[in-house]
Amino acid sequence: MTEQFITKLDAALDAAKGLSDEELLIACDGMLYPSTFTSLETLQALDSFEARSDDLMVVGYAKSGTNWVVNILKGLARIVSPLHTDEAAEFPYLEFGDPDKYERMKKYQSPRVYVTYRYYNLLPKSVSQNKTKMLVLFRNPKDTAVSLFHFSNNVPSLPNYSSWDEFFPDFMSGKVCCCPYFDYLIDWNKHMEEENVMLITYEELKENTVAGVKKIAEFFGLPVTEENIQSVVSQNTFQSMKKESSTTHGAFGNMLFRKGIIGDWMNYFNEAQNKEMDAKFEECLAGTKLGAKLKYDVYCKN
Ligand SMILES: Nc1ncnc2c1ncn2[C@@H]1O[C@H](COP(=O)(O)OS(=O)(=O)O)[C@@H](OP(=O)(O)O)[C@H]1O
Repeated sequence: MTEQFITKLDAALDAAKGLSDEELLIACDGMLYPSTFTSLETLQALDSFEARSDDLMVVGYAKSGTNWVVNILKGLARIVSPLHTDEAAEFPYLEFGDPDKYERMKKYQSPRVYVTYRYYNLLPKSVSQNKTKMLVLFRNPKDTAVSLFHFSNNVPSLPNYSSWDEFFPDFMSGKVCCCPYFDYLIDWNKHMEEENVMLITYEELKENTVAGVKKIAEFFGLPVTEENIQSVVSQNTFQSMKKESSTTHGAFGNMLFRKGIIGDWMNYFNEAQNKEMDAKFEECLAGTKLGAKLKYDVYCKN
């Protein structure tokens, strides 16, 4: 299963060779997707995806730590359902893969684990119909931007930048995969109070992973013990995921597991960039519940 997943990853990276920046990205419903990982047919077929009430669904902006949280959830899923077949051959991102994947997913045993980068209004209708629970994961904008900058330069399926200074304006104006960071957070901020939505931040999880995973397990109603949580946490530290990454992700592993820390932005942002990002945060999220949860003053100020 994992071999099939790695084959798919390798094929998507390989297919990017020789493509122009324009060819690398597909625009669909105000979002940008890597063309070698998905297609317009897949994105259309996604509307028909049948979400279940017991799915473990993650929503997150790119580079928020979605692979980390998906792996944690897969660990928890295997504990509550030992026969869990694990959708290991599929891309965990709902948006990526071939159009037939949603048919295949109908056969996967509950609880299924997947992640989406989509705006709320672009989710398949079945999500609200079946009251699927959504774990929304965000990371502070400065570290998210730095992570995305490196990822864009390391992954052949995304446009390349000659420098951080060239990337920064594109991040601020939202010309990056998958959509403008601030528009995405403003959109999800409107849904934070819904009972099937729980927010967790990368920083919260990093500072106290055991407490974070406990909250996650409670939110999804997973009957796991303290010991179970402890073992899932220790199997999914950055160091262990990075060490295992060639087995779990092949060549892609090195591109995905970079530093896994809070505050790397301080090595990149100059004074003007800090001012610009601080002002944008103030304009878009200051005074909101989501803004407060991000603890911008703690994680994004010197
Ligand atoms: N276990 C664990 N602990 C802490 N941090 C981790 C972990 N796993 C992945 N990461 C870091 O998360 C960043 C990648 O985020 P995503 O998985 O959302 O990337 S992607 O959007 O799916 O490409 C990327 O962040 P940066 O290191 O800052 O680039 C990864 O290193």
